[in-house]
Amino acid sequence: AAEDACRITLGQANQVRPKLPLLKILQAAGAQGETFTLKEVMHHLGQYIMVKQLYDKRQQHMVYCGGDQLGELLGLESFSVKDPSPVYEMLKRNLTSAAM
Ligand SMILES: C[C@@H](c1ccc(Cl)cc1)n1cnc(-c2ccccc2)c1-c1c(C(=O)NCCN2CCN(C3CCCCC3)CC2)[nH]c2cc(Cl)ccc12
Repeated sequence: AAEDACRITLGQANQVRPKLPLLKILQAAGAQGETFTLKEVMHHLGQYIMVKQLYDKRQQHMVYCGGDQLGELLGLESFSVKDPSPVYEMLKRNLTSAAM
């Protein structure tokens, strides 16, 4: 029905398409496919940090990404998860809208 078609379209509306360097990081964390919601991108990035043990075991809000592809994308050696702004800046540079 019309509202279903609308729902499907709206459902697609909030998909984003990571650029290749970011997509490779998400796939290393187990992501499937090429378009995601922002929430999924954040989840996979969190998994990536966990899997690659980039966070400090004692100060668990600190991420040391220097020498990792994530650090290349962020242009940072380290950051605190308490200040997401560098991550949002990186996503602005590395995500395109996947709207139809
Ligand atoms: C609020 C949220 C967040 C989300 C986005 C941002 Cl830009 C900052 C902060 N957050 C809070 N701590 C973390 C975190 C900390 C250390 C290691 C991994 C993740 C996260 C991040 C998540 C996530 O999806 N988080 C789910 C719950 N997390 C709690 C922390 N948990 C671990 C903490 C270290 C010890 C093991 C559990 C994992 C699940 N995704 C991220 C992606 C990046 Cl680029 C950076 C950080 C995170």
